[in-house]
Amino acid sequence: MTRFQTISIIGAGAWGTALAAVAARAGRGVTLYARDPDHAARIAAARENPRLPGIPLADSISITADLAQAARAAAVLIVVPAQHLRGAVMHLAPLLPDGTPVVACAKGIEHGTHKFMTEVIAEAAPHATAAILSGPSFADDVARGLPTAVTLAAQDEALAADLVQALGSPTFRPYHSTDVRGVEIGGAAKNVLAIAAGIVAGRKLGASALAALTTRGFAELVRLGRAFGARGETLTGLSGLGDLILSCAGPQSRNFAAGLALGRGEPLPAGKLAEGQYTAPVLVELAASRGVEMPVAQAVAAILAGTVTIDAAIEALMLRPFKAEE
Ligand SMILES: NC(=O)C1=CN([C@@H]2O[C@H](COP(=O)(O)OP(=O)(O)OC[C@H]3O[C@@H](n4cnc5c(N)ncnc54)[C@H](O)[C@@H]3O)[C@@H](O)[C@H]2O)C=CC1
Ligand SMILES: O=C(CO)COP(=O)(O)O
Repeated sequence: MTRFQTISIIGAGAWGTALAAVAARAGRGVTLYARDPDHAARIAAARENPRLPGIPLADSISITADLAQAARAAAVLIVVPAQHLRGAVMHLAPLLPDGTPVVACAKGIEHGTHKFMTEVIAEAAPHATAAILSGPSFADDVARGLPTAVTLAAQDEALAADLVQALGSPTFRPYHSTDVRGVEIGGAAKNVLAIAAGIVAGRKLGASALAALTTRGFAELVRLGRAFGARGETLTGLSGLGDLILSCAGPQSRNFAAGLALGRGEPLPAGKLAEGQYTAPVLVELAASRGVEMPVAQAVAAILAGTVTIDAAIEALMLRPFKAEE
């Protein structure tokens, strides 16, 4: 029996709504918070979020635009884009009872500060307890109840295990971990690498190039993880390799779809959040600050910034000096 019988979700986008369905399936009392009262009213009336069309919301999920009501849960999941995390947590912090677990579900690194998601939570809500949930999980798959497995990490293993009990069900299988940084690095980096994979597909470079790019991208993710003390089993686990495989597999990933458009010379898909776009420059800065080589991520950042053409970036990657595989 979990301590966390009630769960609130802050952020009523695609992933927040899918996680509300997860918590409801696990038998929890669920509150889904939408910042915009009109959006909240529309979801409540239709029992469906336009971000996840065709998926009815369970009756047990209450929708609110009242943050104080959302703060009255035993545990809170924060599901807003990475660059909005600090603002969302700052509003929530004064309303939260001390020690409330606040689980980051975004994948990214904060611009300017280079902080990971749980570090932002720890700064913006010092009386809360930060955790992270990440892994291969498309909102649409999860909301439909298709089988999914993710990693849920907190510094306190008992807390991570209890949060797993609160959210797990026969269709959603979280594994607990204490390697918070390893989980955060995997989720942030894979989005940038998925853009690169999409570019390779958009340029029609072939299946061999896609496999090479994904593998060498993973080598970068591992190098960065090691520099931050991440565990090998986290980097090769669900939140690292697992999520990279999912996001590099095709256009169901918004990051892959963004890369696909870039590779084809088309405009980026409108209204679809591709976090890798925002993570790329900060990931590259962070890697440079630790002396970690991430040539694929660097190429993505340069392409997005418009400082290099796609063809020049591909040529530069292929013309790097030959080296040992590591
Ligand atoms: N969609 C997916 O399949 C998955 C997404 N994620 C991650 O979850 C995060 C959110 O992604 P999505 O839900 O897909 O994006 P989305 O664009 O569908 O929704 C984001 C929501 O956050 C809300 N929001 C923004 N700032 C807010 C604030 N200060 N307070 C309250 N709400 C705020 C927006 O109004 C919007 O409803 C991203 O970091 C993404 O990488 C992770 C796993 C799966
Ligand atoms: O993080 C995700 C799957 O685990 C969602 O990927 P996209 O944001 O690329 O769609």
